[in-house]
Amino acid sequence: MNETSHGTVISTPCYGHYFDQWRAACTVPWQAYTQHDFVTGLADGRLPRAAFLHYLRQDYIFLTHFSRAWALAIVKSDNLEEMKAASATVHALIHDEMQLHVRICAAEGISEQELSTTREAPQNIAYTRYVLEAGYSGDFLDLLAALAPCVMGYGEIGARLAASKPAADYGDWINTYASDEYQALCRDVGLLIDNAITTQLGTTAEATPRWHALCDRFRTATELEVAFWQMGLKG
Ligand SMILES: Cc1ncc(C[n+]2csc(CCO)c2C)c(N)n1
Repeated sequence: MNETSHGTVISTPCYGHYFDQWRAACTVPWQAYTQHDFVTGLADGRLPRAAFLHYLRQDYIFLTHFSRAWALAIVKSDNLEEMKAASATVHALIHDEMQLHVRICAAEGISEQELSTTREAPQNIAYTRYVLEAGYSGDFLDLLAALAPCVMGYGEIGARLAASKPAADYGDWINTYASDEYQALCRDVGLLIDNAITTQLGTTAEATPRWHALCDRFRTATELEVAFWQMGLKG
């Protein structure tokens, strides 16, 4: 549960059982990520436009790497259901989410050519390569644990900000992640995680030797999200 600035209590969306377990195992970094000053600034409109545009330019590059990471999830899939879910996410990333960045930047006079030649910040390199490496050296579960904070964190942030009567400034961004389509994608990824864990680790996954390593991957990716917001704020 969360209390908004208006005193309204809203519940955190439930995306999946094992996602809830991963999040519960890293509540401090999870709060630092989902309630970062950058996020507060998006809600109340006080985030400087220059910081937002700096973040968006970095995020455009980030999303190209994340599209590759989700494509790697197709390669690492164990069955057709997993392949379908991963390929739907690749499609949503390339056709919807990256287009949000292109649209907002175009309105500010930043062309797609300029976006694509943005020099990557070290925090961007650290996060995207960490996730790709989780996929290269690990299996489907390693990759999902590293990918989950980004998908669900933005879902949680979008839902919370939309319910808090945000300032209009960053409405387009907030509505993208609060949208029914995006929330459904989060639930689909939650189900993908639940099914893959149950299939590979059985119904007592938390008691298996793999469990803590997966929690660690989720935590590291969450910490890298915090560093990414911080990089955006400094822009
Ligand atoms: C730093 C950073 N973290 C998370 C997201 C959100 N995001 C990244 S991939 C993906 C899945 C498919 O849409 C989503 C939602 C972002 N844009 N930038």
